[in-house]
Amino acid sequence: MNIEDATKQLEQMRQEAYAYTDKGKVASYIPELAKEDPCQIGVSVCLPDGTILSAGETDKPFTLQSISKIFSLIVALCQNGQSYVFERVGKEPTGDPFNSIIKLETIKPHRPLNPMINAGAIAVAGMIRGKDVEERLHSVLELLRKMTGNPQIGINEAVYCSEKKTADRNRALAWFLKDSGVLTGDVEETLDLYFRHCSIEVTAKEVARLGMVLAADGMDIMTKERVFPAEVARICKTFMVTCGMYNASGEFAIDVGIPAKSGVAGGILATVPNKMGIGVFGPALDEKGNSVAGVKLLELLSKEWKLGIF
Ligand SMILES: NC(=O)CC[C@H](N)C(=O)O
Repeated sequence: MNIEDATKQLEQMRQEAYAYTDKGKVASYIPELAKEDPCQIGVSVCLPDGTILSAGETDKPFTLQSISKIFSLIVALCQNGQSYVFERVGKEPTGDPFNSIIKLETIKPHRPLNPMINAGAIAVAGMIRGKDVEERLHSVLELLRKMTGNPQIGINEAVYCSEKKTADRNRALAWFLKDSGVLTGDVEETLDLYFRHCSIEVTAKEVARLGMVLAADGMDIMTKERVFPAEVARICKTFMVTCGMYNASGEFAIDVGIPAKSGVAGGILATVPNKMGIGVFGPALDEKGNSVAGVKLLELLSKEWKLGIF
């Protein structure tokens, strides 16, 4: 691929997607996120040799939110193994909004259906080991620092505090999980870890690099060292296809066809196996909580560059 031409194409697609930024709204249930300017859209592509192509707002920090669920899952799988993790959280999409409680209560055993919904990610946070929240968070931060090559990756305190103050629904999910025996430790501590990993701050460029490490099955693209087992990467990419875009995952699989995970701050991490990682930032969300211009941009990119995996 010629880098200059590819960057021009990215810019054209970004402009086309920009028209969609006024079709969505920024998340407001976490008050701090409501301050974001909805008219932003940026995209970065990271290639196997580490080259990054970008268009638009790709140096603007934003919080990972639900994208962090992939990385907490990686840590939990590496620390506990598959059978421990999947005894406590399932592998099925829900078809419900990410913060829904309904299936957790109505389906027995009361185990979250997958690790990409809030209930499942809170259960996964409960599996991350360490002597205190700091040490448990450190495992997630270390993984992200290694994958991005940025030792400064940290959390956005304002977003973290804002979510912690207002997270009644997540608290309800967590206490339900405690009641049903899925969470066993200190519930408030596990919630605290969950809020903190959701508040980890990154840029679209860094998200593209995270996507490239997943595309390379867990190999660090620059050092060629293995960061996590290929089997763990395979599990994450499969969850991204079936559950990564919440209850729009089926539609996204047909229209875009790339494993992806979105977050309510407007980020999307996409990973094209063996080819590239893609990071998108566009804070205006559709009614399901996905970046409206971001999804459009990925659709254009997938068609233009023939990136769909199916
Ligand atoms: N979909 C999301 O990005 C949700 C993450 C957010 N921290 C929450 O728990 O509500």
